[in-house]
Amino acid sequence: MADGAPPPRLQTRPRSLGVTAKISLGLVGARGHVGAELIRLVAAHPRFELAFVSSRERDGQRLADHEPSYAGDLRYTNLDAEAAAGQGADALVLALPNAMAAPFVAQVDARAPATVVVDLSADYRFDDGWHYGLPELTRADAAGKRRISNPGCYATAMQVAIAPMHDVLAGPVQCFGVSGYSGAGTSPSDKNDPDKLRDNLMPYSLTGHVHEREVTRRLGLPVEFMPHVAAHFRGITLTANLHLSRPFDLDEVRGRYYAAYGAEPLVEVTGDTPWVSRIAGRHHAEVGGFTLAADGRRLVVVSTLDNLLKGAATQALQNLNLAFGLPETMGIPA
Ligand SMILES: NC(=O)C1=CN([C@@H]2O[C@H](COP(=O)(O)OP(=O)(O)OC[C@H]3O[C@@H](n4cnc5c(N)ncnc54)[C@H](OP(=O)(O)O)[C@@H]3O)[C@@H](O)[C@H]2O)C=CC1
Ligand SMILES: CC(=O)N[C@@H](CCC(=O)OP(=O)(O)O)C(=O)O
Repeated sequence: MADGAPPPRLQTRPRSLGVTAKISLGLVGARGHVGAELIRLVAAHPRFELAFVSSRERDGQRLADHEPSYAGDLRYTNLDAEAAAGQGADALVLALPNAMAAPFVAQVDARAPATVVVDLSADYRFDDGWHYGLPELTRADAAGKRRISNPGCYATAMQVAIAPMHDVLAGPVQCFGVSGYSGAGTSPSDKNDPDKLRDNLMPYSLTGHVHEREVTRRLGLPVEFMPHVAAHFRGITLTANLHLSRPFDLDEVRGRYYAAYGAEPLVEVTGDTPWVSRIAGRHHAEVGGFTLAADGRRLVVVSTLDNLLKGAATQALQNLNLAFGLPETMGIPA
């Protein structure tokens, strides 16, 4: 999918920001798992500052009482779309459940079109007018984009695993994914119920998951995705089965992954098979475990990432840094 240019009404330039001036961010969905990770990242960032954090449930409560990493006086506030767009923040980050972003985007378009919007949900990932921000694969198109859709967590892991072999695939890619239950958000469901997950692995959405459609669209080839949720809190293991158009040996496979990611600070190619227990709380993705079938024409690749970080908040921060012309990894811990 080509990243379309923003529509003409969005061409207004952001207000001029000095070299060291703070850049203000408003966050809607601030109570959630992803919102909380973003607050921690922004609290420690040298250039961004929180202008507001919106939550219905915590309206009026002190942010510092919930997020000790934040030292200021801000309180949660319950802002509707019009009020959020009217705050004059340089960027608006939407960390709401799916299907809720549109009113916020409409209000920003109408009232403050120069505001940078980063949406964490799936709502604009299929919209050619929005930039799809998976920087390791799309940063060449990032300059000047002010409507940015953050990829899905599994979708990031799948694309990291598949992209280096994209030109030699002979058919659909099968992906088996296992997520920690923080992936299911905070609204109670079987998928985030620790009692139901104990000693269990829960398959769900076994065809047609939004991330299956997302990756199929982004890579332009069919991906067959089978997600599961497990008893751990955070982190994804994604095992991809790639049918190849010619035989490969392992050196050539590894060479492709090192060529793609060797210089990437947030994607690590590993000799060993990545383990989810080693990625929880880390900001990068890992890819490795390269295993070829005897005929060299079937490759299995494993990627891991923390769904709340590289799968969501860290990637959003990469996208925000790029949108404001800052170094892409500014404020992202090693
Ligand atoms: N969890 C993950 O691993 C990942 C999540 N995402 C996406 O990021 C977004 C946020 O996910 P996550 O943090 O897990 O979700 P949570 O369920 O943890 O949080 C949702 C947030 O949205 C607010 N909210 C819920 N319903 C409404 C509503 N009707 N109107 C206004 N605000 C509402 C909640 O606060 P309050 O009720 O107080 O208003 C809360 O702050 C989702 O779109 C998700 O798909 C993307 C990648 C990974
Ligand atoms: C375990 C679990 O339920 N995971 C979520 C992850 C999706 C997500 O959060 O991403 P979106 O932004 O695309 O909704 C799911 O499969 O729906």
